[in-house]
Amino acid sequence: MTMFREETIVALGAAGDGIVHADGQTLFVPGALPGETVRIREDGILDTIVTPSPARIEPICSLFGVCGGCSLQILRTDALLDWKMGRVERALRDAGFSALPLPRSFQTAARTRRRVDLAVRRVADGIVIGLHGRNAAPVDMTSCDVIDPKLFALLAPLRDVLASLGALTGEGTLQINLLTSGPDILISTLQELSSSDRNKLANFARLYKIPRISWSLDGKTGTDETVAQIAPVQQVFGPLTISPPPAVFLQASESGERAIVQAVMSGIPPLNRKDLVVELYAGCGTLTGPLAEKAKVLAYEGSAEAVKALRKGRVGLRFDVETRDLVRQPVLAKDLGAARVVVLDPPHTGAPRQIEEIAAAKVKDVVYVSCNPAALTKDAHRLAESGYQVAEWTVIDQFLWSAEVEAVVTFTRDSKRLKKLARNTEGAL
Ligand SMILES: C[S@@+](CC[C@H](N)C(=O)[O-])C[C@H]1O[C@@H](n2cnc3c(N)ncnc32)[C@H](O)[C@@H]1O
Repeated sequence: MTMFREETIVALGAAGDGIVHADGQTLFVPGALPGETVRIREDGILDTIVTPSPARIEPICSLFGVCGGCSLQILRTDALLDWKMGRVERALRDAGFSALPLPRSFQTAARTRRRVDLAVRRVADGIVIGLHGRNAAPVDMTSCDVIDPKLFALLAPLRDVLASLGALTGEGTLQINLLTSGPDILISTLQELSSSDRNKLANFARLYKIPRISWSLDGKTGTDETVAQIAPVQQVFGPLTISPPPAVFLQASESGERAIVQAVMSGIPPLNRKDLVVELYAGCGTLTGPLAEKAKVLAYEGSAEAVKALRKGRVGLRFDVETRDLVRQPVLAKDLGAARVVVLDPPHTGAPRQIEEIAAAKVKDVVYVSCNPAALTKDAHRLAESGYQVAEWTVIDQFLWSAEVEAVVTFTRDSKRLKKLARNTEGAL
């Protein structure tokens, strides 16, 4: 017999699940919100909401709870942003920063996501395209309030063309980046494409005006090949125009990208054209172009393909870029010493080895773009130990209705800036 119990949700965990503390145990309850009294099964599965939170709303998507995305669509978006801001604040406090200036924040609108990574599956009556499930088969994305309508409109014709491919025998993947030049599609299948498959994809590109369709075998990196290219593939980052490789890292939405760039540019101190900015984890140049308008930039990035694209696009801009694995071979303190400011935008794992070198170099200002509060805490702790203070912080919610949160934090050890900060933070958080 299933046993139930009534509990109160005390907080949301990092994955967006409600937290219950009971009998010395912590349970994570998906679908429950802080302050709610809920009836749950012994294993934490939600049965009934007894007292709903005032911040609870009806999810707008017809696939809510089924497709695996947008688990926080039950929370008012202002409350969602407050929760995300609280997570970043906690990350900074846990790192050792007790005085924080007031934050800025930005939240994207619905239907603005320009980058999707989807699972594809052949089923008896056609093709399913949906999110990669946590141990579950993808659910067909017949509705979506997150992705850009231009991307959503492509899914129906993509189902048809994918169904016609001999190479798609079981499962595959589909990555689409909505670039300045239009959708850039990378399809991966378990089998090699036949010449008939290639023709079908080329016709699809012409019919739907897709500048480029690429393909890879079984998602293996380095096996991408262009199957169809009907127009130049371009992405504009401020003054920089590049031709990126398929499925390159791109900020999730254009407005999110703008908010991140704006926060980074606000964080850097006044620079003259002789100053050096060292940029780490540069990707294809989201920040490099805008930074190169202010000073000379030396950028590092692990993906050789991204670096190639960035180099090709640097016409008239003052930056150099080097391919470097910053975990295995971080840029050393002695080479960072000449930088007026270091800007870093590491992946989810943060920058554990690189941050040691930054802290040791004692660069005056460090602008850190984070996509993971836990990694931010660890890296920021190292900067706190080294005498930095938080000069500015901006929280960016560009993954609406998910638990993901990004932040741009400016750390400083510049005495003039610290003095100004001391005056401005009186009465702040
Ligand atoms: C969050 S993205 C940021 C990219 C860029 N700043 C942007 O906004 O588009 C992180 C970047 O770090 C790169 N990266 C991941 N691991 C790396 C490593 N070990 N060494 C150097 N770069 C790495 C990825 O290729 C990716 O371009």
